[in-house]
Amino acid sequence: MLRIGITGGIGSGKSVVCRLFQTLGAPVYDSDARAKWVMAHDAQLRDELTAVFGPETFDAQGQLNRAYLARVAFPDPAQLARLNALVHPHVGRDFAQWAAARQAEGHAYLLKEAALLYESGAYRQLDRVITVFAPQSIRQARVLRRDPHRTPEDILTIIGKQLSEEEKLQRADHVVYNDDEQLLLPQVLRLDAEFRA
Ligand SMILES: CC(C)(COP(=O)(O)OP(=O)(O)OC[C@H]1O[C@@H](n2cnc3c(N)ncnc32)[C@H](O)[C@@H]1O)[C@@H](O)C(=O)NCCC(=O)NCCS
Ligand SMILES: Nc1ncnc2c1ncn2[C@@H]1O[C@H](COP(=O)(O)OP(=O)(O)OP(=O)(O)O)[C@@H](O)[C@H]1O
Repeated sequence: MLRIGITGGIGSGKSVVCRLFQTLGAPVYDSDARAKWVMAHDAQLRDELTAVFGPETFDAQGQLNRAYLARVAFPDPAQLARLNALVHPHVGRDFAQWAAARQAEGHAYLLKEAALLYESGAYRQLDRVITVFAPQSIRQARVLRRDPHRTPEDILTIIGKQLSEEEKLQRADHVVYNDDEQLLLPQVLRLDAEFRA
């Protein structure tokens, strides 16, 4: 079973591309969603996050206060590095367990979706990486539409914390262009056939 990573900058369209692979039967691990699940449910990690970022990290119902954490972590490299160092090892272990269960089901390949595959070192758990590419102006416009609470400055701050698109393109084994010019489905169908061959 091939383990394929799928990455791309904020708003590049990773989730949209993953939905297409999912409709073709591929299992998809959503690192963002799993990271948030683990942060809310792993007791030791919750304690560590509270110790580093303060009691505001979780609300009265025990839910992760995402807006607060985004506000304190994204603009501050030291705080973001601490958050990453706490969360990423959990996601790595969670993914390994999930992937083992998918392997037992006999899939030809699976996908791991993550904005930070290279930055977190997660690519080492994978056989190949797809980068989803879109120009920055399109990504910013998409995120402003999707996340009305984020300002253009917030988005630039996040972009500044991610590996450049040039480097991701250079390191990728495959590229999906989601630039409003090339159609997505034929690109996904081609890759799906290649991974099943
Ligand atoms: C800080 C948090 C709570 C903010 O949550 P919020 O719902 O506002 O944003 P969301 O998770 O949708 O992130 C928005 C986009 O920012 C980018 N992003 C997320 N985490 C990071 C990070 N650590 N470094 C750089 N970019 C990031 C991604 O492109 C992401 O899709 C959340 O991003 C988080 O917990 N991040 C740390 C865990 C992590 O690294 N997740 C990403 C892959 S494992
Ligand atoms: N080809 C497209 N045409 C129109 N809208 C698109 C296209 N691709 C993505 N979008 C929209 O742009 C937004 C960003 O896409 P998506 O959430 O898939 O990006 P992402 O790479 O997963 O982003 P993030 O890193 O922020 O999680 C979404 O609202 C999505 O519906």
